[in-house]
Amino acid sequence: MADQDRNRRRDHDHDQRCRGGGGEVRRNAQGRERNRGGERRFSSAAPARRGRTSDPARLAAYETLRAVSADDAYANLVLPARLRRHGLSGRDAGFATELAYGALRSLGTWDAILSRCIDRPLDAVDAPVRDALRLGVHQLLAMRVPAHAALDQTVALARETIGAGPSGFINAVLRRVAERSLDAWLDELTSGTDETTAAGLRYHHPTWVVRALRQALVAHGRDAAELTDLLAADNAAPVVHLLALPGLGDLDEMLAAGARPGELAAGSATIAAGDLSRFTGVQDGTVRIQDAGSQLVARALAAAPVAGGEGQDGGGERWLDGCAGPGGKAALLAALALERGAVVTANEPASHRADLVRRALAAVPERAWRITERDARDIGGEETAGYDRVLVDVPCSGLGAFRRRPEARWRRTPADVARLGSLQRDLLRSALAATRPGGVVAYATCSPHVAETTAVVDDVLRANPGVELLDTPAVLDAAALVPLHAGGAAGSERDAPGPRTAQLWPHVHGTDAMFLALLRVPATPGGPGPENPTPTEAP
Ligand SMILES: C[S@@+](CC[C@H](N)C(=O)[O-])C[C@H]1O[C@@H](n2cnc3c(N)ncnc32)[C@H](O)[C@@H]1O
Repeated sequence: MADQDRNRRRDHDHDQRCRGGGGEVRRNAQGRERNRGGERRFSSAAPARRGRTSDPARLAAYETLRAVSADDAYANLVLPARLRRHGLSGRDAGFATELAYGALRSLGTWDAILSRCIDRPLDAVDAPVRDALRLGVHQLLAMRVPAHAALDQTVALARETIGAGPSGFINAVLRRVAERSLDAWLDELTSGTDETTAAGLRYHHPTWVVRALRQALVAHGRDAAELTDLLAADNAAPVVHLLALPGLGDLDEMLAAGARPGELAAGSATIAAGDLSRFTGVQDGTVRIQDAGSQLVARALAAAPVAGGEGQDGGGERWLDGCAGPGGKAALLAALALERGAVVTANEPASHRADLVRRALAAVPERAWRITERDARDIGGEETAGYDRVLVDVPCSGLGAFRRRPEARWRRTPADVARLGSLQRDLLRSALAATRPGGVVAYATCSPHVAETTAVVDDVLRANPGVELLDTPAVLDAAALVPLHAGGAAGSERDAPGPRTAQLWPHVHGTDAMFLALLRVPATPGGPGPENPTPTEAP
């Protein structure tokens, strides 16, 4: 945007804030508007006579919702650009973020409420009007914005972006929404529904996801009663995790600026969200933003016990990251490989994502890595037994990373999980074939869904009886700074033999719900395994 335009926009924003464009916008320290008149007071002016210009924070949130619903955009990529375009920072940026992310996260519940306030199917309402209504509901029921401000500002927003036509409709619908509190709406919506549907409405998750997460908790050795904690954790803004690439970066400047040393992974820290590009380590790529769960997956593969091989302590080893884009784990693996005299092949078939891998690896000297752009399903055949350690962090539904992608839960469908299953199995099979006798494969997903985790591992193990499933929780614990109980609940239940796969959880570990299985190829060349299946191997 030209400077002139930007200045004009700023003047306009300032003007808005001083005069009030159909409702004065004054925010408290949390970015919420100050309640200057009772909670449920409405403007006495008819919608058509109220302000025509909207609050820029709401405009940024609205544009984000429109980009997500009209263009399938990712909110976490769109919103920062909109904040910049509207010159928003501080409390206004915080308000816009809470409004956009919150409305997207809660979409299913807000739509259910809106459906009760409209006498035709919500789908029949024009999409731009629907998005404006969603923002209105979020302000009314989840942000404690005074009702008159939520209504006036939503009407002003619609007038500016859509036109005057739907003002009366939006005003009438939001007045009906404002007649009840969130609790009263939830009681009405959940009355007579089953427990799963009710949990989905109360915690803003599709029913099929609630069912899948409950099943995943139990399958991974935890208590189904943890479900609501897990659903609530999905709705909390994630803490930002930093990683200093071992041997290359340090966290001193971040710690001096208030970051706290990470409790789970070596060389990590947590920091409040904000502009991290001010740190030189972030600028030069030696400090990276990476969820601690992802850090631990890479560290566990590097620490896993391989059998045989030539190098000492990893020296001379060949490592493969089969699905590397955008390069988060590849960067950590490359830094670890550099320290140990190993070399990582970071493979990513999508060329724009391979470019991201190249950027992620730029801070690591090139002798520790190379990049290829192949379909990893072919690598097992092309480079049979070519690697000591192989990571396949497979494409998955992302059910474990909902905290970061507010719209993702409403986009995913059970069909995605079914569709990905055969690709995930093929990638794991190819990874095993690419691994030398005694070498280790790490199969990882950012989803705890049973169909993408244990079912894939069980199927492939059944077809390769010589392959050993290592005690993954034990390896992960050894790679972490504290015991993780990633094979199940802490305490006495852990004394019983737990799962040999590991599952991290947002509500327990404060990480994404990463799944990890470490599989070791038989050490005896010619023994049973991916290269030499036994006669009992399933077809
Ligand atoms: C979950 S992401 C990997 C994340 C990455 N390991 C990281 O930590 O940044 C999965 C990646 O697999 C890639 N992919 C999809 N199909 C593939 C295939 N057939 N072979 C290899 N990679 C594939 C996707 O493009 C995507 O970049």
